Amino acid sequence: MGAIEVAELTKEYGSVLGVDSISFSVDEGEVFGFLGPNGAGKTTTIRTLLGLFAPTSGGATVLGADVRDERALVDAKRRIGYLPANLGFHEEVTGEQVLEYHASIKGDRRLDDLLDVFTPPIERPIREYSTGNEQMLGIVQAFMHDPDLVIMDEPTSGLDPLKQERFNEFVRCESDRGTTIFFSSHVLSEVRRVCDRVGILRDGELVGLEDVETLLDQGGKRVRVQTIDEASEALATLDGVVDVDAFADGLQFVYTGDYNALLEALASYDVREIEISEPPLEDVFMHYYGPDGSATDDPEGESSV
Ligand SMILES: Nc1ncnc2c1ncn2[C@@H]1O[C@H](COP(=O)(O)OP(=O)(O)OP(=O)(O)O)[C@@H](O)[C@H]1O
Repeated sequence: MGAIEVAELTKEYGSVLGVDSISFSVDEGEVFGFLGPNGAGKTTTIRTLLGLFAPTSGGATVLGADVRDERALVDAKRRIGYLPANLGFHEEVTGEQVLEYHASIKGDRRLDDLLDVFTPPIERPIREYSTGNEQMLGIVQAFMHDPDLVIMDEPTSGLDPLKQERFNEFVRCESDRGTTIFFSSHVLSEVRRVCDRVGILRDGELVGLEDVETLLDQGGKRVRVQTIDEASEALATLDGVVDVDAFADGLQFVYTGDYNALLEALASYDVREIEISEPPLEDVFMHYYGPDGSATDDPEGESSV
């Protein structure tokens, strides 16, 4: 059984659909990214996994505990860390007091180590904290009892790029220690570096469930060629060439076809310079979300769950 199992989970808020019959599982030790635009249903899923919302239908287990079974969930939560989207710390208490409170409930097996990595000013009251400091305190409290599973809602929001990088490294190390990590994100580039797999949510539906490498493969390669006009025109019509941008001495496009065909086409022209790179994940995700956020469904026909 996976660390998280979600089966046809639906959550309705009156007439508003939060998530619609989503199913996926997260393996033990896996780093799983849960992606989607605003209002896609990420927080709804996370809060349901923690028993904070009851599913309307379908269900889920975390570390084997049914999220509808309060007693089983309380036991499982001793081995789960949670970073909510809104931390809600009291303004008047110090970071140290926040951590003491959490330690009294769930223990503090590795607090000192964590405070070496993340460095919130724990002697100061929360009202003096920057957003990033508050987020670091939240991350420390989520990991301080050395949980087997950590669920985080937008963990890098508010962190500066250096802290984000530190967080990414930390997550990879945690995964190497066997901790399962599930987190939601808008920061697509961090997913590439950190996650083993991603679920892509849109309008409450899971529209993609992929390992990151597959996701990038499906996105093709970005090719930038400097060559004569005639070649540019011919290349633009080659099978597998999409998103073409012409510029003065060549063109840039995304190539999703057979590499031999591209090389053959290029070989007959005078190529002055060529650059082949991974397209930005944002472009890859456009295949799922669509340019206006109202995505196309599974364009490759092979990514649905
Ligand atoms: N308490 C609530 N009452 C009514 N509707 C809600 C409630 N919470 C969420 N929703 C709706 O459910 C849908 C999913 O919202 P959710 O907060 O889960 O999305 P999200 O992916 O976490 O978005 P964001 O990235 O903006 O945090 C949205 O349409 C939202 O308006």
